[in-house]
Amino acid sequence: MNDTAFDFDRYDRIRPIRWTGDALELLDQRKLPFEVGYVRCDSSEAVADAIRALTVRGAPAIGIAAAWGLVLAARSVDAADGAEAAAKLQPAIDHLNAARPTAVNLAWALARMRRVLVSAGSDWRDVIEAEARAIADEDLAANRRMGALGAALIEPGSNVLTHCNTGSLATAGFGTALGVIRAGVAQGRIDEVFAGETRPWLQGARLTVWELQQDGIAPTLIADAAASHLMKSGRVQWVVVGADRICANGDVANKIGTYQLAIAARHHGVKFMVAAPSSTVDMDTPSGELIHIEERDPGELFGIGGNRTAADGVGAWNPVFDVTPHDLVDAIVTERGVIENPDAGAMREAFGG
Ligand SMILES: CSC[C@@H](O)[C@@H](O)C(=O)COP(=O)(O)O
Repeated sequence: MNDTAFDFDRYDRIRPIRWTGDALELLDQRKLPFEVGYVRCDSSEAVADAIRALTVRGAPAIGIAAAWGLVLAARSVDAADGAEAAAKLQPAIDHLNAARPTAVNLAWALARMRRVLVSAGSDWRDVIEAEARAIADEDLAANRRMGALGAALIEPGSNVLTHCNTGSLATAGFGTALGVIRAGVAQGRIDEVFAGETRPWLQGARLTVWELQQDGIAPTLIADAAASHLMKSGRVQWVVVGADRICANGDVANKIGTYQLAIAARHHGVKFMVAAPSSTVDMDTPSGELIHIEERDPGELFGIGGNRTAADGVGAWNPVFDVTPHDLVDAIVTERGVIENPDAGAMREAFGG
């Protein structure tokens, strides 16, 4: 697949993040698939709240939203140059950065914004606005490239299982793992797409299924608990997932449940692919046990769609990410290329450090 041969407009119409010039509009992912509407954010605090509440979610998307959040924060800052502005904007940077801990794209985007800001002159407002736009544009381009690279690994006639939502909704557009799947379907390599529900927030059932339907792709929804049974049946050849942070040794943090998919995949001879932009690679974190795993409100486990399903008074533990050790990963796909059987040496070769 190359960019001219692929009809991106047909397969890639959803945009979760819109910059209007004076506000940030976020497609409200708490309400999908039954309500398709945008929330308007006029301040960096509103953007941080939206990231925390999962109005906008997915590793690349929260980095992009935070970059625009900083542009909004800049509206109330008076500074002669970028260095002065950076000092005054530090509390906003810290506040945005604290919204979610696991996806490194958030810290990465804010660090990148800060870096250009400190060396900017009196035009620092234009500089950070251009940088936020560049972060979004580069993410879209990276996803399209990953789609081509990842799909090429999949034998024609394969079926795939994916987890969480890694599509346009989770990125600037096209998606990471879902971009690979979009490209694989378009090329006739993938026949059937299975999507796990992804409890408790149901990113798979609510978002991935809806998103694929927009493209005319008919996914098959499964309960998360059906994944091993599906693999044992021989009906899937690849598990394709995204990532929230990829460590220097190739360990991968992603949505809770990914680790058990990787274990089951290895047991059943199913291949396991991680697709993520290089902005998700964190060469400063040596291995997965050093990643801060976000734990969310246990209340997310007590019911579905506002209807209580668990008895009153029960306790719950709600970690929302897990770490897949690198030796369970067959391929990491970034826009820079494919790393097969990732480990510290292969990661160093690809990303330096
Ligand atoms: C391109 S998205 C990759 C990951 O961010 C995705 O798999 C995921 O785990 C998202 O988690 P979420 O809690 O919905 O933000």
